[in-house]
Amino acid sequence: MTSPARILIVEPAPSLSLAYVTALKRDGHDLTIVDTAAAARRGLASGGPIDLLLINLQLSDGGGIDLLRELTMNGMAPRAIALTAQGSVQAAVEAMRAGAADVLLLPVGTDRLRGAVTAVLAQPVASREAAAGAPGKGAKGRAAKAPAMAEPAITEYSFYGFIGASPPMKAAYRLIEAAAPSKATVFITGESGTGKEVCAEAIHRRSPRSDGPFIAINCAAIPKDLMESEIFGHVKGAFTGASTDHAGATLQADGGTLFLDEIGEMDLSLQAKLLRFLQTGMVKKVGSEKLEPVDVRIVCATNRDPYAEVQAGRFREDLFYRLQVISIELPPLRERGDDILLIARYFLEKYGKEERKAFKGFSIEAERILQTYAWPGNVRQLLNVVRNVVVLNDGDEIKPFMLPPPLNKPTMIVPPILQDPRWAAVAGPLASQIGQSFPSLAAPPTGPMAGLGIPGVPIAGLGAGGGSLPVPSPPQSTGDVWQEDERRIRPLWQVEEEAIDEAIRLCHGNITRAAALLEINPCTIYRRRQKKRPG
Ligand SMILES: Nc1ncnc2c1ncn2[C@@H]1O[C@H](COP(=O)(O)OP(=O)(O)OP(=O)(O)O)[C@@H](O)[C@H]1O
Repeated sequence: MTSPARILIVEPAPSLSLAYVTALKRDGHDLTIVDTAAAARRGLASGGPIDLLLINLQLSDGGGIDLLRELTMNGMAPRAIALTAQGSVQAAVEAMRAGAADVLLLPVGTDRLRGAVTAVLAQPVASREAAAGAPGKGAKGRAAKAPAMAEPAITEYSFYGFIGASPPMKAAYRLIEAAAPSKATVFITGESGTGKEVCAEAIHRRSPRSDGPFIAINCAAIPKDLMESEIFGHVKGAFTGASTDHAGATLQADGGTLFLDEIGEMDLSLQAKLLRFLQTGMVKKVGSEKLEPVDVRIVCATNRDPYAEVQAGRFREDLFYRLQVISIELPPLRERGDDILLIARYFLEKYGKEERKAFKGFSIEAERILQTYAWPGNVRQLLNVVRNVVVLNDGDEIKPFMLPPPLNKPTMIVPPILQDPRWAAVAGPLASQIGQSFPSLAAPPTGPMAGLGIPGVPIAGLGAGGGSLPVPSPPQSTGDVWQEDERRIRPLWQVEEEAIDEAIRLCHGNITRAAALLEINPCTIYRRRQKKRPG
């Protein structure tokens, strides 16, 4: 329970201000309500600073973000919560950058509003320098952490431990940059091996807390009955085997960042304790009644679908919304285009040096395999493949036969049939059938016939000797129907659009697979679909 505070509410809708008042009056706060930015400035000029600003960003006289920035940065409203009906990450990030400690999506429930107000009022007021993202010493004056990499933090192709310059990764870097200066919690999602821990560390290293500790806890790796003590600590004698006091990850991360990986593995009772900690900023060790204040930024991650986990009742909804103030979704490696080769080449050089091997690069065929494989294990799998190849082989150039299974197995020969919509109806069902039995279908066409579009092209992987795809002859011109023939010629862009749409349909919406069969980069499909979108 926090002590009553002076709260200025800037809300243009009378029904919403009434709802806030009803919710917050219960805690005895002193509330002032205005409905425009101009009225907020006037009120503060005559009444002096307040403890908390509760501001709807959609104001009738505009400038909700500007007002937020102005009042938080000049100390008139040292803490702020923004309310917005616009549920985009962009809006949340913008509000955080302008100084909001939390962003609530409208409509907001009474408990959620009261919880957020209590939590924000319990937070120490950030210094102006920290809010502005200036580098400085950690809150506890800890020794500076040695940088994790010797290389510069940002180059054209890398960003704080990430290698990659593809559009989806650049979008992730922008989000990290925007989120880093704030103390807001960050929720990272992405398949296993996409770099969620790299992302958490990048947020820490880019933040004003970078001199403080970065503590990572993998909730999946800790036995359930020890998890509470690992996160919140314990006192001597709290349970059998607790022979000394233990600080726990939260206290160890004081002044820095606590990364909770695989947060979905936490059981529901511990989730409730984590929520209480996030709301109060106070830690209670196992076996102790004492509440200890800590200053920690929480970043968490999961490779499960958090919405499905909430739906299934395995993840508390209130905790999820409290944690995902800012969410970052890391794309799977197969959607990062040329990043695959950038990462492969970078690690080939690194591992080559470590293993004293002379490799200079990959052959064109090997690169094509790397680029079209589906990478279910993402960057982690790519790193393992490169390490495997370097350790087990010698030479100048990595060739396809050096790659470990399943990359060294030609799973099929793909005729360019899907590129012609007249033939796609024949090729499609067979291709998708092969795709189902060979998930690593994304292997590129190989062999002498590949890419020639010859009727009866052999399909490897369909039993001994391969199968044979009967292909109808293309329409013939008879010479006396020039006009008729010309009418059948359609613009190339249209043929391509249709081929892409058809391939996506036949691949049941799997763009990566469609791109592999079309022998184009998935980014090309995304770009063209973006262009097609109205507006
Ligand atoms: N873009 C990248 N560039 C270079 N290395 C990367 C990149 N992404 C990930 N890695 C490396 O790949 C490995 C896996 O990354 P990380 O552990 O961060 O993945 P994760 O998403 O947290 O996986 P999991 O869900 O299984 O915990 C690490 O060795 C990491 O350093």
